[in-house]
Amino acid sequence: MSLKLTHLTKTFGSNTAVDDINLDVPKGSMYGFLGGNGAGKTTTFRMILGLLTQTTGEITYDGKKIDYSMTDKIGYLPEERGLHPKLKVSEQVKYLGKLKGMSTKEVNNKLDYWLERFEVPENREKKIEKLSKGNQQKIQLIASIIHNPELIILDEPFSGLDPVNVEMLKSAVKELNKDGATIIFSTHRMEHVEELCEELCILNKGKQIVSGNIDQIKDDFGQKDIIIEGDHDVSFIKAMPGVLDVKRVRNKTTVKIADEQFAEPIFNEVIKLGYFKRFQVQEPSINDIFIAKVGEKYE
Ligand SMILES: Nc1ncnc2c1ncn2[C@@H]1O[C@H](COP(=O)(O)OP(=O)(O)OP(=O)(O)O)[C@@H](O)[C@H]1O
Repeated sequence: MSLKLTHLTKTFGSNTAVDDINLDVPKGSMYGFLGGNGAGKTTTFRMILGLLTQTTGEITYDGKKIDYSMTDKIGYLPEERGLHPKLKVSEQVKYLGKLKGMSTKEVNNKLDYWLERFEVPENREKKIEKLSKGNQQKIQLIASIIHNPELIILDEPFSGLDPVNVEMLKSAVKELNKDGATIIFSTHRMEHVEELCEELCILNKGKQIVSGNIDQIKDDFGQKDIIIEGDHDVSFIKAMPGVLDVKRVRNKTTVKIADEQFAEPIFNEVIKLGYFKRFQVQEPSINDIFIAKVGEKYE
């Protein structure tokens, strides 16, 4: 069972923010929503959470429409961070935990665990407004997962953080996923998706460009890169079958081929020239796929 979006569309006046999205988010997966500003990520999340009503289409979880009886199963880190600045960290998290039916002891245990994990136990009794932006984000994440939700939706969880904190939050997200939660997160950054996810959906101007299992998407795409490192002139490759592009920077040549079957004839020609340090066939990047499908570079 899973989260399923079927022909999901949302219009605001004449603007179609989300345009006929169809997705299956498998249980236990780490699912990345990739897209630039205004791609429709937040609008999609708000519809999943019932904060916005879709114009058309359907959303189901475990085969049922999402309603308020399921809110305890869902955790949400909103894009507009919503902590109360005047409350202490412990008060804020306790309040939210209690709303979800947790005992004070349960909240305290989990809060202590995560504060230690994020290396900020000293912030427990500090007012939220006194914390740095990165440390507020950690508390916001703790607040959204305190009740052990099975579906966790994180809107731009890594934005605005320094590299050390990005790594810390990434590792927390990985841990939650390993412990069984289904995680959907949005990001502008391709490398976050490449690193963390098995599944992805690329949104561009409200449209779903590509979605599903990343290995499968890369397989289906067909195109591969061959990296050739060595001193010989390999410019003849340009004229070989299946070659889409050849780029050379110093002694490293990148050859884009339409399918892996074109790699072997190239290999056979190249080795006739003698010694090479490297001949390697690589999977396409998400960026290559985006360019091929949208016709322009991902920003
Ligand atoms: N309440 C609203 N009223 C009118 N238009 C809206 C509303 N919410 C979103 N939109 C429009 O819908 C489109 C998608 O916005 P959305 O916030 O979902 O994108 P996003 O992918 O989350 O982008 P960002 O990374 O900038 O947050 C944009 O054109 C936005 O202006």
